[in-house]
Amino acid sequence: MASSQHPSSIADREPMLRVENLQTAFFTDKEVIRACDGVSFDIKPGETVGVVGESGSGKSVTARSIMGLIKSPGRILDGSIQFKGEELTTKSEKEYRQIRGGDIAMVFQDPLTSLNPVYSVGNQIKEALRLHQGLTGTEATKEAINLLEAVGIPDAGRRVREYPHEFSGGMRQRAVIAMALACDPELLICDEPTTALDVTIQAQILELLDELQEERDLAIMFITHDMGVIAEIADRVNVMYAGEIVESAPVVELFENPRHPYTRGLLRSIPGNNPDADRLVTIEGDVPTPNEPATYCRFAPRCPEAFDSCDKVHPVPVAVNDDSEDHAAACLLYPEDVSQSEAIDVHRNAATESEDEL
Ligand SMILES: Nc1ncnc2c1ncn2[C@@H]1O[C@H](COP(=O)(O)OP(=O)(O)OP(=O)(O)O)[C@@H](O)[C@H]1O
Ligand code: NI
Repeated sequence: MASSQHPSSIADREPMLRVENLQTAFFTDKEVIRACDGVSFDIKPGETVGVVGESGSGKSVTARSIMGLIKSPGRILDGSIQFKGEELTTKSEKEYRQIRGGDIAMVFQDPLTSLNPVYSVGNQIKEALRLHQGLTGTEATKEAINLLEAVGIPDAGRRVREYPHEFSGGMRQRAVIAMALACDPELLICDEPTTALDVTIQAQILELLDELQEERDLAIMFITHDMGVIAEIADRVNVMYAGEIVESAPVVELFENPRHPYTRGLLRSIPGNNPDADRLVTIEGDVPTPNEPATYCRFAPRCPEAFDSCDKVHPVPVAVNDDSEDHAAACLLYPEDVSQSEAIDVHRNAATESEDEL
């Protein structure tokens, strides 16, 4: 799925999903957790957008916000989510049910959360086919077998009658993907679908997604904390930290020229990427809970390059330099082709403008 394998035309397409300034918060007894704090990005048809970041950075909340799955004490406070030009944040639960599993489907880390143990795998796929494509009877059975074959389940004609517990972990996740495909979605959101699987099976599932994307022109949002998986699957990458996208770039550009100190840290922590280290290098410290408005850089306490202003000015995503429209970083070191004080002003002014809007 690396961009080199794709027709260059993806870049010229209109976005299918447009997320703008998404703010999703959880109101707990103790604090307000700003799990998504001003998240903006696009996904184009046929494109795979990887979302990467440590645990607690807001990846799943971003996905659940798009799927209309944020439940109390959580709420979308502000921002817009547009799918093919339609605003999703104002949809009712009933309207959202049509969208979920219709135009947009989601695959979770644990396949058992999507499978019902008391129905055969085939019956669950057939139910999705009935709901979303109006297929019933032998027609539905035939299509269910086709889908199981399409996701690489051998002996599909027999296995269609089996129950989830009769499938291995990898086969279950394939079955869940088949169920997602039964809805013929245009956007597939995958939240760490391979994390629980061993590496060989993981590689097979990634390859499967790649093939399905090519056949069906699927747009994919792929969440992982694994930079290796990102390298394998993404066309574009959003790096998240404490509720914000701190860097966004095409995958090759991100790996060759990471700009945000957090991204650099993540890349150094890939085994084998740091020949000097005799152990896995990780970034010292933890992701802070984003429980207050961002009036500073949330990464500053862990950042090897932090300076005075990082505690006082909130960095917003800016083009890293004049030549690169497609590569943004939310860090006071950018844009890199102006003086440091000018760069800081860019961020300070952007922050004041957004305050004026509120
Ligand atoms: N139901 C909830 N109630 C309270 N806080 C929540 C809830 N769901 C998520 N959060 C908080 O929102 C923040 C973002 O969580 P999220 O699950 O999106 O992280 P993530 O990037 O997906 O992490 P992981 O890699 O562990 O899956 C965290 O601080 C988390 O504690
Ligand atoms: Ni998550």
